[in-house]
Amino acid sequence: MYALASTDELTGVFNRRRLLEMAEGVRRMADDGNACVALLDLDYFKQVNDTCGHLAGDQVIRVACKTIIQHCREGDVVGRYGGEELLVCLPNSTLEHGMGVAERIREALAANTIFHDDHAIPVTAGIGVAAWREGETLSQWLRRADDALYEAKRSGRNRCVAAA
Ligand SMILES: Nc1nc2c(ncn2[C@@H]2O[C@H](COP(=O)(O)OP(=O)(O)OP(=O)(O)O)[C@@H](O)[C@H]2O)c(=O)[nH]1
Repeated sequence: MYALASTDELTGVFNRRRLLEMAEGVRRMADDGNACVALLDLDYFKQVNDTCGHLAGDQVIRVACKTIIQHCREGDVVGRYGGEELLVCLPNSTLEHGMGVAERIREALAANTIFHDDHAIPVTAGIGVAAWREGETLSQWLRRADDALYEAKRSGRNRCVAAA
């Protein structure tokens, strides 16, 4: 029951509620060191649904989660933050490390065309990365990651941006 209540049905990663609890745990641990969050949003995702169908869109979200997990290390937290928004929390991670992970995820997604029925679906994402700042609450931290993600979208998509 507990696992079901914590898990996103579509992808198997943490659902939003559990993800935020876990992110808060990462923030508390960061009191002694570093931590990063990377907020990823698939580019032009509405178009994927509109042209290839909702099931294809679901498949793309699943593949994106798998790709993220492949680039994470033990102790990292991956969850579904919103519809096509995925959050990675990286404990013991500097901004440099967080940007490196985000860049590898971005490259892997862009390199991997997804096939659904007979459709080839190119997938890219924007990623906003923020290192925790001392004294910052979880929502302030996530807000900075979201602002960086907005900048990634605004400046052309398929890119990683470090939060100010
Ligand atoms: N298939 C599928 N679609 C979803 C799910 N959750 C949200 N969406 C869709 O995700 C789309 C998000 O679209 P927008 O927020 O307009 O963003 P976008 O088209 O990706 O545009 P940019 O982010 O600006 O590149 C909407 O069409 C939602 O219906 C889901 O679980 N499955």
